[in-house]
Amino acid sequence: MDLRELEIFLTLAELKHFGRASQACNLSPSALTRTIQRMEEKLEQPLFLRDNRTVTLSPAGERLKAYARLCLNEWQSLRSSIRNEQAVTGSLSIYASITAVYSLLPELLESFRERYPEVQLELRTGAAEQAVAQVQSGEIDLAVAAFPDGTRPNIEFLPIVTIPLIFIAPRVAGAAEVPVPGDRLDLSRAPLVLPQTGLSRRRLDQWLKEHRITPNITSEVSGNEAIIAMVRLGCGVGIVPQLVLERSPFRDEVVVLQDAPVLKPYQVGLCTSKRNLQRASVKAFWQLAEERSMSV
Ligand SMILES: CC(=O)[C@](C)(O)C(=O)O
Repeated sequence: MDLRELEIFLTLAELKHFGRASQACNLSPSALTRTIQRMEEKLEQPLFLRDNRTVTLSPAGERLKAYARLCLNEWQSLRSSIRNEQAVTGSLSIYASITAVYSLLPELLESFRERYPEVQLELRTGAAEQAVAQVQSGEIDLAVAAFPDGTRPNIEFLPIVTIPLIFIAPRVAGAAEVPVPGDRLDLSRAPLVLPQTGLSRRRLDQWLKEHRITPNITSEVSGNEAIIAMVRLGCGVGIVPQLVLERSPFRDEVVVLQDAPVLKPYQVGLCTSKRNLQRASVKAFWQLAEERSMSV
């Protein structure tokens, strides 16, 4: 049965009047009758019970009516969503760490590209701790970021994954005081490789303050991937989100210190501004991410 037949049938089922239905469908009364007869032949059942004055639906007709409604609604929503997708154009700039580009974004970017081929994607990589600031300054449309503690007015977050923060040391002995695997981490002595700013830095600073510890910071870097590169060299102990270690080419050259302070994990997801969310390309990406997170 084609959609046009279903449409004609539904019109008659609703108007219950051959004359009015044929008018509504822009058909001659005989063409309407023929269409219904064709459908009845296919189902081998009468769809309508007719007497001289009235038309009523047969039991088979009632069932076909429900089916026709469902089909036509589905068709309409498919058609409008395909039309809307084609209408999304313009550009979309996304900021993410190298790790996020390798691990969190690939499938999302793939489906976005497939569904919205007209949108020009700009992908910029950089230090994860700069992500929220990039969005806040209007530099970038959307970013993969760790959710900051406290509220940020005008900023929207969509969580994707929770990632523990872990302390790492070089696998082979490094500078003096650098703990070796199995050591307890003493943050008042160990040389530290830390990000200059950002959430893990703030959380560690807070922890140190609460414990009245003055840390021995030997180097400050930008980007969690760089911390691993420095720790591997033997420069000190670093703190990184676990995912960054898992994806690092140096993961076998550093060790996770088990006997170490426990910091609140990262919640990582998408970040944009309320204003950006009104743009079609940003909204489309956001909705796609929402759909995916619901189906996980
Ligand atoms: C915040 C974020 O994107 C990561 C994956 O945790 C990171 O790169 O640090």
